[in-house]
Amino acid sequence: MFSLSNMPSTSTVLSAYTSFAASAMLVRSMASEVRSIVEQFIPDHLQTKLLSVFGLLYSANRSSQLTLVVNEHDGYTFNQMFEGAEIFLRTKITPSVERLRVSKFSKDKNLSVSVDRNQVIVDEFRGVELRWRLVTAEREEGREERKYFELSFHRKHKELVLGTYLPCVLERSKTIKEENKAMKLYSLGFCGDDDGGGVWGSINLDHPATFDTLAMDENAKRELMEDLDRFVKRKDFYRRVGKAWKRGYLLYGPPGTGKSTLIAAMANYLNFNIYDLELASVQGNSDLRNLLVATATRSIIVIEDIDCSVELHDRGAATTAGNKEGDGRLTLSGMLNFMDGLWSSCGDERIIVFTTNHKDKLDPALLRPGRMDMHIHMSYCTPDGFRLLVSNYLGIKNHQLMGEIEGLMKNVNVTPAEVAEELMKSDDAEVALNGLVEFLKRKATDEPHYNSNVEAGVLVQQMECNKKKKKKKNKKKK
Ligand SMILES: Nc1ncnc2c1ncn2[C@@H]1O[C@H](COP(=O)(O)OP(=O)(O)OP(=O)(O)O)[C@@H](O)[C@H]1O
Ligand SMILES: [Mg+2]
Repeated sequence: MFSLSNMPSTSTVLSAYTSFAASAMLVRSMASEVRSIVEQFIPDHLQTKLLSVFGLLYSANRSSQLTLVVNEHDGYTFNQMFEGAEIFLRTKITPSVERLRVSKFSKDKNLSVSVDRNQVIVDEFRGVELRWRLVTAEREEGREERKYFELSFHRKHKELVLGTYLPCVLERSKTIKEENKAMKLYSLGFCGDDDGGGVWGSINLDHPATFDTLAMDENAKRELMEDLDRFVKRKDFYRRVGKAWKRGYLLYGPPGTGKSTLIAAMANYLNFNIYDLELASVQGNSDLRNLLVATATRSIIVIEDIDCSVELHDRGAATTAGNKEGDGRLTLSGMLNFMDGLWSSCGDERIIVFTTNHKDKLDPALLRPGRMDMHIHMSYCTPDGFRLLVSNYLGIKNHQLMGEIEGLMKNVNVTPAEVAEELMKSDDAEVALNGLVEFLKRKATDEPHYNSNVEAGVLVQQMECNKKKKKKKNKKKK
């Protein structure tokens, strides 16, 4: 029978509640104790089963904690969030972590060290604590083990974690991946590493050139570096104005002035791969299309010696000669339009660099505004360039012979390559600089001035072009 006298008093209720709360806390703290003991002493394949039997897997702080599971695979598809987390957590390893994994793949520059299973990594984001744990669960016989990350945090931060934190993790991991990527040099028909480049063979690009070691006009260098910085940051801008996210540079100047070296310096600066596109090996526009489609994003496509590579005709010339664009002969317009079309549709960042020794011999289609974004003149060695080379090669800033050399340079065209070659002849600065003085004097009397004699200049141009064509043919034969 229900009677008021049977009701427990307020104090009884309170004390019952207090002891219930205390036991709940006790159970919770026991739960995490049990969980950590299980993790330490029970073999991995039994852990999950055991914990779920105890109902402890998610019971600790069940009311407040939320756990996200980031699977490595979703069916056959690789989960980018898993890879992102794995890369990101490499930067969060603390001395308390007891097990690490070490790996090095051919596409990486350095060793990569990541957390091993069951190690807890604690991260903090805007004052919120986030606990990551890599879990591996064994599958039935013969099947791959299942790997996933558990990410636990207070459930009230769900929006922050899903909307801001995880996208930041992805973004950061992308940058880390780029930084650690060994740069590649891709060439046609070259059987290098099998890294999925298809028709392109590749080797690791380990060129030491940087903007610091490059002798060129300081203003031009600064402008170029700023242009590159702006370009890589402008994805949204290109999209908004409906332009392909690409940038074209034309490097021109005599042989040995550093055009190829500049390309390597650009690749090092941006951490981009280089595709060396030899037009002589390309059959026609459709062949070119297939090659370009097979190039990866964040790369520099280089077409060296465009004036000697191949007879590139403008659209008008090609059609009058009866060739259809697309499957016919390679045309300059076809190539440039195609590059525009392709990259405006896929939105990937690409840089295209053409080099030539003779800008005046180029097809006007290439020089039209909007085609090549910057024309960069690589010139004979200037006094500034000379000082930079001396400091790089000899490690000195001043020497009594430097004034004399700068004076001689005013009367004779000497390339940075020639200066570099002289400076490498001795470790003794005195000997090397004396050698350079002799070289400059000889050059001033022996050789016809490159630009002063038009006929000699034309002859030299032809000889160089023929030399380069021959070199390319020999390379192809090999
Ligand atoms: N501007 C420069 N600064 C520093 N070193 C240079 C420079 N130019 C040339 N060199 C040195 O000379 C070598 C040859 O230069 P590079 O191949 O870059 O010249 P290039 O302009 O590409 O010539 P080509 O027109 O024949 O292709 C380089 O490996 C480098 O050591
Ligand atoms: Mg070159």
